[in-house]
Amino acid sequence: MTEKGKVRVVVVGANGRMGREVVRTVVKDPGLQLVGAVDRSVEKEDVGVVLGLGETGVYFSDKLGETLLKSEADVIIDFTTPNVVRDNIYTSLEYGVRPVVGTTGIPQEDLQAWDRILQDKGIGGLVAPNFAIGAILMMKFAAQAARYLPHVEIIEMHHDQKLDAPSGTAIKTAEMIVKERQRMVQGHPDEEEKLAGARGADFEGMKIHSVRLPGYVAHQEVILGGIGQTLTIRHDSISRESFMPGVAMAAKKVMEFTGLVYGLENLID
Ligand SMILES: NC(=O)C1=CN([C@@H]2O[C@H](COP(=O)(O)OP(=O)(O)OC[C@H]3O[C@@H](n4cnc5c(N)ncnc54)[C@H](OP(=O)(O)O)[C@@H]3O)[C@@H](O)[C@H]2O)C=CC1
Ligand SMILES: O=C(O)C1=N[C@H](C(=O)O)C[C@H](O)C1
Repeated sequence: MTEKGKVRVVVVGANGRMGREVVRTVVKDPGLQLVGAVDRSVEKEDVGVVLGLGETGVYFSDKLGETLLKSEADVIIDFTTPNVVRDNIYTSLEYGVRPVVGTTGIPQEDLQAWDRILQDKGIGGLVAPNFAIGAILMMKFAAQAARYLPHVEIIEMHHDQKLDAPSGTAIKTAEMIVKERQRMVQGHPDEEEKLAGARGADFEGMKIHSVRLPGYVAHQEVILGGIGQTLTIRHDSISRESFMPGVAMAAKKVMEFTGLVYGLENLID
């Protein structure tokens, strides 16, 4: 049943680490209504019962298109995997449903293609590599600092079940820094890796290092260097709740604009 004034949400990847947290958030938020939950490994069970929230009347399905058709959703919130997110977004676009995407590892060409489709359809969409406000601030501060301290090493640390490396946040951080700092070569021009990968991944001269350990959630340090000094900017997500205010805000704000927004910072004053 439609609840007046609420944004109707289908969560995709609803049984994953993030998806479960998102379902809890949507169920609790007075401005949102959970109308569908899609995951490939669970079917026909009440989402609320599986998550210990009590009956919701919303059942897991493994069929996104069917769920969108039945539920008359306004928005999908996708936290799946880099290899399936593209199909999910095209399905949501086909049904005229706004995508809010946290899944990482999406190439720039896809973002551009989705923007064109969203513009044509006159609806909004959001892709945000990180929904935690502290991480957004870390990225913004790092970009600002790189104007003055242009040598940059990004170290991202995540749980060891993460599929993509480097993290979406590290890539977005590097993209934001590139817009601010002058192009430059870091380190000694003749430096040589004695073990492949020792200097990390290269992003326009910046280095990105990925650490994977079982105790981590999501953490990142940006170390900026200038003559005789370094500045370290660090953010820690110590639980997945850190992402939820950003996700809930995005699911509401996406109803208000047209085209694709890339990065939560663009929805925050
Ligand atoms: N933007 C942000 O702020 C954040 C982004 N992330 C990103 O979100 C993504 C998900 O992370 P996380 O929750 O830890 O990962 P999980 O592996 O825990 O969750 C992904 C879920 O998607 C399911 N899934 C796989 N294929 C499909 C499909 N075709 N249709 C529907 N569901 C499917 C998986 O099922 P199965 O287990 O059976 O494979 C799993 O339940 C990652 O890309 C991660 O980097 C994570 C945290 C914050
Ligand atoms: O996989 C994760 O956990 C996370 N993924 C995102 C990323 O790749 O940046 C966001 C956050 O770091 C958690």
